[in-house]
Amino acid sequence: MEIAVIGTGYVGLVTGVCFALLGHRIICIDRDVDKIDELAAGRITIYEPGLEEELQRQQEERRLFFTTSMTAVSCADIVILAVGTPQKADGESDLTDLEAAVRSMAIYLSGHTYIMTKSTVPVGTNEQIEKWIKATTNEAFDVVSVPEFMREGSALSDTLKPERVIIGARNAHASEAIAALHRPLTEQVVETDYRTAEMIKYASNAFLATKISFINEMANICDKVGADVVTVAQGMGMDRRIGSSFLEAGIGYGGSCFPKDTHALLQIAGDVDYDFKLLKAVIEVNKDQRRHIRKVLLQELESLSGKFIAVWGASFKPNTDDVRHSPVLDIVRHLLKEGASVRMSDPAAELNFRRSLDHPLISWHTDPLEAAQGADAVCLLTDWPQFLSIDLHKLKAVMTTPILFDGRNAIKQEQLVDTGIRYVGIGRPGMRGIK
Ligand SMILES: NC(=O)c1ccc[n+]([C@@H]2O[C@H](COP(=O)([O-])OP(=O)(O)OC[C@H]3O[C@@H](n4cnc5c(N)ncnc54)[C@H](O)[C@@H]3O)[C@@H](O)[C@H]2O)c1
Ligand SMILES: O=c1ccn([C@@H]2O[C@H](COP(=O)(O)OP(=O)(O)O[C@H]3O[C@H](CO)[C@@H](O)[C@H](O)[C@H]3O)[C@@H](O)[C@H]2O)c(=O)[nH]1
Repeated sequence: MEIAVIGTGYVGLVTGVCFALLGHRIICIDRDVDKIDELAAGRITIYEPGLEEELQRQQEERRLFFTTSMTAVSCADIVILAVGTPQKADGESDLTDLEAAVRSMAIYLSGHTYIMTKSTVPVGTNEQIEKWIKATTNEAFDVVSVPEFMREGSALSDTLKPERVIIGARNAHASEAIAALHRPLTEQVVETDYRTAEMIKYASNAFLATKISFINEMANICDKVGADVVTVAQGMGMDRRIGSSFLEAGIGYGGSCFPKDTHALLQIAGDVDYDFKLLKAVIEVNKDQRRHIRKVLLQELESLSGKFIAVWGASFKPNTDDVRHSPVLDIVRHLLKEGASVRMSDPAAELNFRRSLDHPLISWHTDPLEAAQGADAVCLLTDWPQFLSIDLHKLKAVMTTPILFDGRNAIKQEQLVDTGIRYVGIGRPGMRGIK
């Protein structure tokens, strides 16, 4: 098949590479000239393990191409829409890029084409896409909603082995054609209508966000009653009805999806006069969780003014350089506001973080131990494996006050023994003050 992918962010790029791997001929289109130049030269512009090597392999096999020109759409059997749908100030999804992409590609449609929507879009958008296309061309087409569920950091394997593929279509013929395209990846296919497919995406992300806010509230109670949230989550997760994933307490969820999609779902509910009380609380708890660390540091150090705080991690989770809605951004802003100097280290996200937040009181260090030099506290905020293997005796030796705030509950009890470090996790009061 000949497939054109519009938008070469995480979703477009990974989808393009994966369908090339399955033997299709892929043309990736983006309006960003610099990005396309880099990709055409075999270099990816994001940090995603394994992706650059696979992209280069597919380019060598002459199955993967990059262009800024929408004319490439004219040869395509399938056009995949993977442009961004960011959050507007009121929480609603901004469909400006999507509309521009659809209208500009529709001019070049030639012969029957399937238009596959992978961008996360509010309910009713796939019907709107049909209208935008019809306003531009008389060529035959079918719009199919195929929401994407990949995670950053494991995007290739998630896309090649998806847990399920959701297909929202207007007719059985279009649904079957797109189901056949995905059959080499999985048999777990749900065929449904547009609106249900659109809702499945939002419901999935909102539910995962709910699990995280739930366990974060449990952690806060564990701190007060003297229970250990990591073991609570382990015990809960053994019940298959609950499941063990997304029960890691921490500084709250971030990233380009959960914050945006939970707000968009609130808006979708609001549009039909439904007050989604539970989801509002999930979002509120997540906001509070980012403030938790400030409280802890103030308790431990009394004042943060003039203090040196080392921050390990900038990205919203490990194995990505993405800082979109990273809790670390908010936390560092709080620390700066209190008058602290912040010594940061992250294996991949420095550049992106600095683009969002640069300040004379922030310094960057390749070596996390160097960042901790002379620090009054170290805050582990992203659980990159590089941070977890640091010898805590060495850490204690370089710090002014040996306080370790573990915002990911990633440090194990054995690592702390005899280090003299004052450890503060999230909902792990038993691990405090181990000498
Ligand atoms: N990032 C993820 O992990 C993930 C996972 C599942 C779903 N999604 C959803 O997929 C969509 C894309 O997300 P992303 O993170 O890959 O986006 P992104 O912001 O990283 O990339 C979007 C790309 O689209 C390009 N673009 C925008 N308008 C264009 C136009 N008119 N013509 C051509 N190119 C255009 C931009 O230049 C950019 O390169 C969003 O709706 C997102 O919610 C993202
Ligand atoms: O138990 C957990 C699990 C995750 N997180 C945090 O939640 C956020 C999101 O993590 P994750 O879901 O792994 O990352 P994303 O790459 O944002 O992926 C989510 O968002 C994508 C975009 O919609 C979906 O495709 C994926 O299925 C969905 O997992 C991160 O800040 C994590 O640190 C926790 O705090 N506790």
